[in-house]
Amino acid sequence: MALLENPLGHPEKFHISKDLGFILEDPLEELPDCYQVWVRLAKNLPSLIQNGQFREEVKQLPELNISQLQGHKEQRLAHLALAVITMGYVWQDSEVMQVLPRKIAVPFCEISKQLGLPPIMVYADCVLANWKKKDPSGNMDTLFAFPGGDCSKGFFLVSLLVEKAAASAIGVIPDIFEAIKSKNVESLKESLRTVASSVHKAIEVFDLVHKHVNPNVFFDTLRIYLSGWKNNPLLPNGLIYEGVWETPKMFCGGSAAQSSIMQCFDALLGIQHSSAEEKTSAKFLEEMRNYMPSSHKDFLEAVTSSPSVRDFIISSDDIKLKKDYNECVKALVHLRSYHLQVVAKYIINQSNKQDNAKEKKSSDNQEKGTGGTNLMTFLKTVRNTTEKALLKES
Ligand code: HEM
Ligand SMILES: N#Cc1ccc(NC(=O)NCc2cnc3scc(C#CC4CC4)n23)cc1
Repeated sequence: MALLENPLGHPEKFHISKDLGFILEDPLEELPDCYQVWVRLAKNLPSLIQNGQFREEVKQLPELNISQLQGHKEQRLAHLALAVITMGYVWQDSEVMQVLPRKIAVPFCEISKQLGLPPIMVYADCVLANWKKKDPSGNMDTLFAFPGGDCSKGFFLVSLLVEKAAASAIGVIPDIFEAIKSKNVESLKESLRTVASSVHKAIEVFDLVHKHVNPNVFFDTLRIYLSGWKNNPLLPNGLIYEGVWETPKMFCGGSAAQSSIMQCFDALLGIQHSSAEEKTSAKFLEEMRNYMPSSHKDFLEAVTSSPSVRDFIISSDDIKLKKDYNECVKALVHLRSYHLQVVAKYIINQSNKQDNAKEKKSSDNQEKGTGGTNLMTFLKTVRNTTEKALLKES
């Protein structure tokens, strides 16, 4: 609780920044020389996969120990580079690899342990740490990309911009807890208005996805590389991490349920996934916290275990305060509804288009989320749970 009194007073404790939220500030683009071979291989992934040399290059990697890696930013870049290499190695083509070679499995698992991350690509890798300023005017680029031209760059950078827009809410979190503590209703109202406006800014930025992500390329190419090896019939037992574990291990594919800022909004506003039909989505969201850097997971737990903002507002008789709270919830519902329309365009329509070419897809094998769940059910449940959090304003 002490940390929460001024959580952003200790940004280094949570690796959170006042204006970029959970985004890694100024990510490193290079590792110390001895590890640059990982960065170079990850950067060349699309062309090496195109000419069928990628897996061979992975097998030629030197065996490196991670003792020379210093500090959080080097660890994040190393995890990102090894994660990109791992996804490329496993999913490069229709012949799926069951074993990850020790030369990449051993360092990848060691770095994952240091960061509290799983040895698979996560949102904190390819969205939150995978960016650089291209030129002084602020144009951005990704550090690494997957096959499919600019699709992965568009997908990751649009998500990053949404995160950046929403991040302006993070700065008022300490003010919200201070206002609850000192029962300062006016200050609480002002902070809630900042939260609502940050979500509105995020919704505006969301629109860029239509301009920068091609639906066919996303569905036919990029989504394959984001896939995981838990509940995946292509790797029914999971992946063997050679030199680390004797038996194959299962890990979920990359998911934006690993986005800390969205889970932070839910925690802050007391949006709880608790009823029976919400159990599955609540369990998946909870599991995805283990796919966040440990410092971000700790921050979410600190917010979740703090005095409830929602309970304070429910017990208040200030109607304006309830309206300001509802504006935050309505904005989140709007964002999630818009996202559902995007998912329908980029996944459901694409999947149906392909099925029309083949026999009809029966309802029980609808598209699965990267967590193996039925993604539309999951997304609709999360959106509906958010809507149920609206307070009566009468
Ligand atoms: C082509 C565009 C997109 C597609 C096809 C897409 C698809 C999906 C799918 C299938 C899920 C279910 C869980 C999973 O498998 O990850 C999901 C979850 C999620 N996506 Fe996206 N998404 C897209 C763009 C975005 C963008 C730009 C954001 C902004 C950061 C975003 C934020 C989220 C969040 C926060 C979740 C977790 C569920 C929630 O909190 O509502 N998505 N998305
Ligand atoms: N068929 C099919 C099908 C297709 C896609 C998915 N899921 C999916 O792409 N999740 C990731 C995601 C969702 N929303 C957003 S914003 C940024 C990211 C990201 C990322 C990197 C991977 C960590 N994401 C499920 C099923």
